[in-house]
Amino acid sequence: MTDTSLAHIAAALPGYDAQALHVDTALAFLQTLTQPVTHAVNVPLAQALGRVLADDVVSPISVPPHDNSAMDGFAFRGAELAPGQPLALRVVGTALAGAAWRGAVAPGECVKITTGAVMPEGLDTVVPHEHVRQEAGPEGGEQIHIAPGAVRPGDNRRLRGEDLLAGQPALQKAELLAPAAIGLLASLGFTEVRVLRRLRVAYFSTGDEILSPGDAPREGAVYDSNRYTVTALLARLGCEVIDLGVVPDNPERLAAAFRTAAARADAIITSGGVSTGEADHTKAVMRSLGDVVFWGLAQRPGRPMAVGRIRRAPLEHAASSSAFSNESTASAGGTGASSYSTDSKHHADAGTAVLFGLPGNPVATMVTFITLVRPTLLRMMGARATPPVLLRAASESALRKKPGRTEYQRGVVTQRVDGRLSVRAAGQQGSGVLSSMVQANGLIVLAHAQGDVAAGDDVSVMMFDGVM
Ligand SMILES: Nc1nc2c(c(=O)[nH]1)N[C@H]1C(S)=C(S)[C@@H](COP(=O)(O)OP(=O)(O)OC[C@H]3O[C@@H](n4cnc5c(N)ncnc54)[C@H](O)[C@@H]3O)O[C@H]1N2
Ligand code: MOO
Repeated sequence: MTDTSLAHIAAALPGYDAQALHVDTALAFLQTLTQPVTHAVNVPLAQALGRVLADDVVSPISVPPHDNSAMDGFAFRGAELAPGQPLALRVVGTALAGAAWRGAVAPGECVKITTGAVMPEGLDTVVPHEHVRQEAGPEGGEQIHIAPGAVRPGDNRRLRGEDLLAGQPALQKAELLAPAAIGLLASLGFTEVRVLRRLRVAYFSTGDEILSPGDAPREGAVYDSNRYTVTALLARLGCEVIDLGVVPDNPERLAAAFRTAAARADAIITSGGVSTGEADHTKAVMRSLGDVVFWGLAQRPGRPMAVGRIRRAPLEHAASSSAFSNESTASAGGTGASSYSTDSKHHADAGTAVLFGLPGNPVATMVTFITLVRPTLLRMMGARATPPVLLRAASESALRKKPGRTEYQRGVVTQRVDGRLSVRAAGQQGSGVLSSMVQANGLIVLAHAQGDVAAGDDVSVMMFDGVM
């Protein structure tokens, strides 16, 4: 029989070393482990921000629907312009945006026009009013004089379909809908859009020393920050968050939390308990409920991490989860929206939920989320893979760096007076120091093979914009 365990699959990866795993190998493995969701729902356009487009969109109309003016001014025939000559034209009418001029325009005539107004029949050029001299014409009419060289034929006219022609592809499926794409759909007259259902992600923090905000402080205990950073990062990503709070280091409580999470979610994220600590039951419980590999990543911060598949509870457990799906309220017309309780096939993998067991140190949790979990969740959401754009910035100071692991340092990128970017380390870099994560606006990415950085050397920076 073929061994389909994750340990076996991972071991076959080129250069696999579970205790010093290259981040690229880890990412590649996570891609093969996961599948995009396929179930689609219709949502009103105004609720489509951050959703993933389910189908290609073909433009049903041309935008703009007619040739129109790009300026307030006077529309005329460009062919009447003679090189080096002024041009005098008689104004015979007015075309307003929303009220076209339908009359005939003879040679030597023009039409006053506003931005967006339909170009009158036969006219192809607009001269802005600030480029003409206006005067009363004969018989009480109005006349304009265009100075030589003020415009060229065809200027200031927008052609029908220059944005999109009817029948042309407008958007491709897997587009993560941003304001511009939503505006584009609106410009095509759509009132709703078909998107993939939201990814459901369950989260809980582990550890006996973890207090929830509001709890009385006690010796040796710390307040839970990971629950707040991770759920906020998930919300930014547009996931449906199932927040299971803090689970103490107790095998029964941990197992119950994992079962609940697996029944309701496509992915489970935990923090803490993945290192070597003796009192930790987390690893044992993960092992007992699924197929899990424990990694030491060749990265800093965020070395220990668990990745796996947690088996789903039988459906009677899942039935109570319907209240946790808000998809039906978000969709328009009720087409295909459903909650998990009646529709388990809508999970990426009906039999298991993907597990990301993140290290407990607060910055390690965030960094592993940003570098490994986030791209994997985007894939599960069905979004097109777009690797982060790394900026190059000059390091303001020397940075110590050991070859053989990828390092992420919190950095503050600024633009110098000469326009170039520079970056300084944002305070203390310890993996429990969240305040420097707040000061930072990006992560300095020091590549696996790279050694020390000298002051003034260029380094790569992954900016936080759009991520957190
Ligand atoms: N002997 C070794 N010790 C450790 C190693 C190692 O390789 N050998 N790795 C270190 C690294 S690197 C990290 S990161 C941590 C990760 O450990 P765990 O994932 O098991 O996490 P915990 O021990 O539960 O917690 C670590 C640290 O983080 C604090 N924490 C945990 N959860 C939260 C939370 N929700 N909010 C705020 N702070 C949290 C916890 O109190 C600990 O201080 O292991 C190192 N040790
Ligand atoms: O995973 Mo740890 O952050 O390197 O302390």
